[in-house]
Amino acid sequence: MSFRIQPAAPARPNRCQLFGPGSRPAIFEKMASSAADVINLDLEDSVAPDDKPEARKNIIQAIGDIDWGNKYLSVRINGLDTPYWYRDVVDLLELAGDRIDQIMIPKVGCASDVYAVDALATAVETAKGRTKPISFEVIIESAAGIAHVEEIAASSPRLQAMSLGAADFAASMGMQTTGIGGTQENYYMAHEGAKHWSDPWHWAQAAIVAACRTHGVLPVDGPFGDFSDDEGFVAQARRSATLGMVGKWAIHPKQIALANEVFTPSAEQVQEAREILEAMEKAKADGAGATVYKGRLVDIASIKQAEVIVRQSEMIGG
Ligand SMILES: CC(C)(COP(=O)(O)OP(=O)(O)OC[C@H]1O[C@@H](n2cnc3c(N)ncnc32)[C@H](O)[C@@H]1OP(=O)(O)O)[C@@H](O)C(=O)NCCC(=O)NCCSC(=O)C[C@H](O)C(=O)O
Ligand SMILES: [Mg+2]
Repeated sequence: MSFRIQPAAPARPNRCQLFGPGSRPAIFEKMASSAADVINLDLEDSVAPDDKPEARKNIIQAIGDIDWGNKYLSVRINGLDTPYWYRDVVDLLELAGDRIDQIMIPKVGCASDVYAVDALATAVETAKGRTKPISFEVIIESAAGIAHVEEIAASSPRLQAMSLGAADFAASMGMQTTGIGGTQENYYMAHEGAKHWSDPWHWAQAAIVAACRTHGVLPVDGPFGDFSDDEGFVAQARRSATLGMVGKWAIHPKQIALANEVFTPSAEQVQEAREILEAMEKAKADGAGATVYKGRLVDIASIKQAEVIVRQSEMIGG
């Protein structure tokens, strides 16, 4: 272990982030009564430019009026390259009351983007005497974002989560696809006449997980566009969970249960983790640093691996 101890990420469930356009208030109650851990009301790309002011009003009213239960409530503001973002921040913090938990900043390309929003949020909070500091989440969805991912992860104590936004990311990288996440038909290796598909999102996800874990931020997988393809969604989510991500976006309600299932450790996984911890307790009592569990080596590192699964389970009440 480095002399610098790895900071813990926020201890709250973030298995599914459900999105809905701010210009579609009819679905807000349905979002609130869903099984998603996090709600993302959107002011950015799902809202047409002419509808931005109305969407802002809808969201501000709904934050106060709707019972959001114990959901973590986040609003995606517009990008810093638009004329909308400052009004989003000012109005949300001046008018929306205390129920809002988080602002999502899209298309972050460098730490200064977060700094700018932090400075504005801090000024409004101070002027208005807000006692609950707003937290931030960011989307990595550009070449610049992934190139600067570590400085972004370290950019602000407000930062709690970071997502990969596959659609804008693909466009920014010049990737030859219109798919949002998932298997890409042309990303394969050929061997002895057979195609073996690979995962073009993997390297960016791994970079995000490493940056987040270094700085105590939750790494999250973003949207999967084809909401008719449950199998594809689950496969992508399982890869993300295996890499260390804690959850995934849902852009349609049918994706919520899928995400919750993948990012909740199964009873078998939890039992095995607990058995490994017990085996290592016994090894420790016997003066050993390693032992055999189900025919395989477990050692002190296995304790930490098992603890990840037990902690995830305990956090969601398992
Ligand atoms: C994708 C949708 C436009 C589909 O909406 P709709 O046609 O209404 O779907 P259904 O008829 O299948 O809906 C069935 C019922 O579910 C309700 N519904 C629909 N969507 C939601 C929702 N998001 N939350 C809660 N409830 C929802 C319908 O009202 C129906 O209810 P009922 O009639 O009572 O049965 C729509 O799902 C949608 O707008 N999704 C969110 C789109 C969005 O927010 N996109 C932004 C995030 S993705 C992104 O930005 C890309 C990223 O930045 C990147 O770069 O990668
Ligand atoms: Mg985007």
